[in-house]
Amino acid sequence: MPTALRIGRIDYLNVQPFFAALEHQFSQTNEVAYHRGHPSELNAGLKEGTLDLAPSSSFEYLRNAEHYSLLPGASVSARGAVQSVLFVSPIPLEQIQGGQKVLLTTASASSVALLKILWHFAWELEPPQWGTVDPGQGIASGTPFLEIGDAALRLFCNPPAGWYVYDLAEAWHRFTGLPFVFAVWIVRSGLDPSHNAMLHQVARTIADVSAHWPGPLETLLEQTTRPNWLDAASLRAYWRNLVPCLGPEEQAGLLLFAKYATELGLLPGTPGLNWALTPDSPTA
Ligand SMILES: C=C(O[C@@H]1C=C(C(=O)O)C=C[C@H]1O)C(=O)O
Repeated sequence: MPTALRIGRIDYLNVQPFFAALEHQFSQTNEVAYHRGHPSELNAGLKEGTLDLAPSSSFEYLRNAEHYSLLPGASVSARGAVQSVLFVSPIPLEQIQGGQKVLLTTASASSVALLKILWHFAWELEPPQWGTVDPGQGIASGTPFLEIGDAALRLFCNPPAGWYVYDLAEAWHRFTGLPFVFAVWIVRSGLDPSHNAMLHQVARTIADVSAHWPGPLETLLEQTTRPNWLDAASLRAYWRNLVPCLGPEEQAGLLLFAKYATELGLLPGTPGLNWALTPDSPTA
C-alpha cells in the first residue's frame, strides 16, 4: 500500500495562501499528509526523512543541498521590509557593545544566519554573545533578540514601548539591493517514485499560487482565522508585501546569502541550485 506524501507546513500566516490552495485541492488522505511546525522542526523532518516536501529554511537547503532539490518558482521572500523577521532590542543598534548578549529564536535557521551576516558585514558591530530563546519569550528576557513568524508580526503590529525594532529583510535590501529568500520549497532526495505523480500535481498548485499571489485575497481573508491582535487590513498588507516567487533576483539574493554565510564560516561553500521535476532530476 503506498504511503502518503508527507508535506511540512510552516505554522505561520506567511504560507497560508499556499496551504489554503493545497488543502482545498488535496485534503488530508492516504495520499497526502500535512505536518505543522516551526521552520527548525521542518528542517529536522526533511533532514531525518520524516517529511518529503516542505517550505522550509533557505539556509537548510544551503547547508544540506546534497540531500535535497528545490521546487522551481516558489519561495517566501521579501524585497524590502518583510514585517515578520525582526531584531528587537532595548538598546539602539549603534549603542550595542561587543559581548552584548543577543538571543536567537530556536524556530529559525535562515534568519539566524541573516542576523549574523548583517551584524558583521552591514552593521559592522563587534561580536556579541549569542544565546537562544524560544518563540514569543524575547520581551520577557529583557535582552536583544531575534524573532520570526507570527510572533514577530505581532511585535511589528504592536511595537513594544521602549524597544527598537529592526526589519532584517529591509536591512538586507538596503545593504545588497536584492530580495532576501527566507524559505524555499525543499524536496527530500530519494523520494519513492510512487510519489512522483502527486509531487507533480502539488508542485503545479504551488506554482499557481505563486503566479497569482496572493490569489483571491478577500476570500482568503474571510476564510482565514486571524489572531485577535491582527486586523484584516494588516494581514492584507502583510500578504501583499511578501514575494512568493524564486526568479532570477531571488536566486541572486539566495546565492549572495550563501556567499556571505561561507565567508563567515556558517557554510562550507555555496552549493548549486538543484531543481526538482526537471528532466535530469531524480524526481522527474
Ligand atoms: C518571512 C519569514 O521567514 C521564515 C523564516 C525562516 C527561517 O528563519 O529559517 C524559515 C521560513 C520562513 O517562513 C517569517 O518568519 O515570517
